[in-house]
Amino acid sequence: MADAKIIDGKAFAAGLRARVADGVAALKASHGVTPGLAVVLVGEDPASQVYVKSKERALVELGMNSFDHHEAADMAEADLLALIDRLNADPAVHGILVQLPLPKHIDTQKILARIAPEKDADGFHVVNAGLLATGQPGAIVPCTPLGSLLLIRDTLGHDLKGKRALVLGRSNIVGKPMAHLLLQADCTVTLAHSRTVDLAEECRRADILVAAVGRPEMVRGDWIKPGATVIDVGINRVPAADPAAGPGKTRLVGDVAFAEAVKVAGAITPVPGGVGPMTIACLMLNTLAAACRAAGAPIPAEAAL
Ligand SMILES: Nc1nc(=O)c2c([nH]1)NC[C@@H]1CN(c3ccc(C(=O)N[C@@H](CCC(=O)O)C(=O)O)cc3)C=[N+]21
Repeated sequence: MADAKIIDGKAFAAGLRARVADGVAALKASHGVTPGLAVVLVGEDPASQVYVKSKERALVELGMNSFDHHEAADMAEADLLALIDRLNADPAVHGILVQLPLPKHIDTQKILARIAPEKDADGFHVVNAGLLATGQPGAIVPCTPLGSLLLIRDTLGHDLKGKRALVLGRSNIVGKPMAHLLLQADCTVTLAHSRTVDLAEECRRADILVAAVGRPEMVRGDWIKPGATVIDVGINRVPAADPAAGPGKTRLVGDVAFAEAVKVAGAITPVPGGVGPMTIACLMLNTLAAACRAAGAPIPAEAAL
């Protein structure tokens, strides 16, 4: 069988960002509103700093306002809550993102609960999770599952009715919302995890396999149903395989053993260049949608599921 089609998340994300930029310009022209996202980073984690920078760059490129709040690692929880209250009350701020993970002395659920649900650009607030889980309109959908669904639809078309979907990983930020989105799309959904009995056998039944466990190359080629669509959400930094790269060098791999899986799957996302760029593009989309909602303008179709 021919190798799988490589799903180019980077290219799809570039197209989506261009559509968001058009939406931003249209909202400015029609309502005089510039969408704004506040990005809150607590501490100095190097990976978080890289992610936050790429979000801020994307905002500016798309004509949106970026409100950057970089706080000390030992910031008091009460001060972070007070900052969120100020951002909730600021009409120029349409979306608020608190970069995770937070330092250990801060209660993440308490912080997420403080964000006004209509400004929750990440879709992590329990109100948005609940709207999605109950299939109600108006939910802000978490960026990574939303981006994954857009790639699945681009590959298989809009009608996913009756397909067997397996989501590997049950986190609140990826696995659970992904399962709800696929259920909403009339798939038969299995939500598998570290305690699932015979994971390989469960995976082999899946027409759509979404891997989001954070274990490098855990899903092997022989776990995949021939022709399946494989969405690899994992971003794992591992030591470089090539000794010529030198000591301390790393590379990114997904949760799927790509070289094996590409021989079996029908379509597969690479890492990097797959789901990662979609996450940031969907954050831009969610911010635009929040600004549209606040202004009483129509919501972009891709964000209104
Ligand atoms: N409140 C919050 N919201 C988030 O959305 C959030 C977060 N916290 N904490 C950290 C994770 C991680 N995350 C990524 C986004 C883009 C790429 C991305 O674009 N990755 C590139 C490669 C990047 C590289 O080369 O290192 C790719 O896959 O092609 C990766 C990871 C968002 N996160």
